[in-house]
Amino acid sequence: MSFYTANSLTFSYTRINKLFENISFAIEKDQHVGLMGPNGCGKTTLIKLMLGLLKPQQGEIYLDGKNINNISLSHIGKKVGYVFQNPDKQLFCPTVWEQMSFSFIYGNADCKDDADYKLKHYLEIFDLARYKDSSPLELSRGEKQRLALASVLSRNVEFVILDEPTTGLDILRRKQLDKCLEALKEEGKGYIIVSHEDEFLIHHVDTILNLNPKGVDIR
Ligand SMILES: Nc1ncnc2c1ncn2[C@@H]1O[C@H](COP(=O)(O)OP(=O)(O)OP(=O)(O)O)[C@@H](O)[C@H]1O
Repeated sequence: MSFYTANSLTFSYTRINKLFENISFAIEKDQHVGLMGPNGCGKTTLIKLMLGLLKPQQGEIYLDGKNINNISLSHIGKKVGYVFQNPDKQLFCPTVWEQMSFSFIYGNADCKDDADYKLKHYLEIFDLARYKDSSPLELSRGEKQRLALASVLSRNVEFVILDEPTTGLDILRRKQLDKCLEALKEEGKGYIIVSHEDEFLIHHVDTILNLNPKGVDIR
């Protein structure tokens, strides 16, 4: 079975309109997927279903062979790292360093020895080392985005989901993100990137999952 398998998913927020109906797809652990589609078609919603944060009205999602309904959120979070479209939703610690440490130790309970080195390394990559003792709330939009990326990428997850990761990044920081995605590829890790940016996706993905009102195309 694939790393992610979705069978005949149907989801709606209201009784009247179905956001998507009967969609099925499979994603391998080392696959690099771009999730595209018009505004409001349900890309973020699909990601939330894949993280177990929402439940479909019909259909099932399997993660690494297990029905996601039967796996705890913390177990899913240890396997799959994700960065939300709005990084405010995942930054809650008093300082940047504690935010990084929390994610790292939570996700890598058995390799705490690495922590200092890895956290400093990722703070430097994303040019955040000088904010180590600042509150994440004081950071700019782009800095928050970089902190959310740094904390997910420093963890030893098996698969990564990034929802609009280029938002708020300037050219230099985009290049750093490019390098991190290349590094994930070299480590044999797969990812899904939700994005409207064709150019960015062309460089980083091998499969496009195009969500639209009629269903999903995979190419
Ligand atoms: N909690 C919610 N309750 C009701 N409707 C919601 C909720 N969250 C999202 N929606 C609606 O569901 C639809 C899909 O939203 P979603 O954020 O998944 O789309 P998207 O494809 O990611 O959009 P975008 O490209 O603009 O980021 C939208 O019409 C949105 O308004």
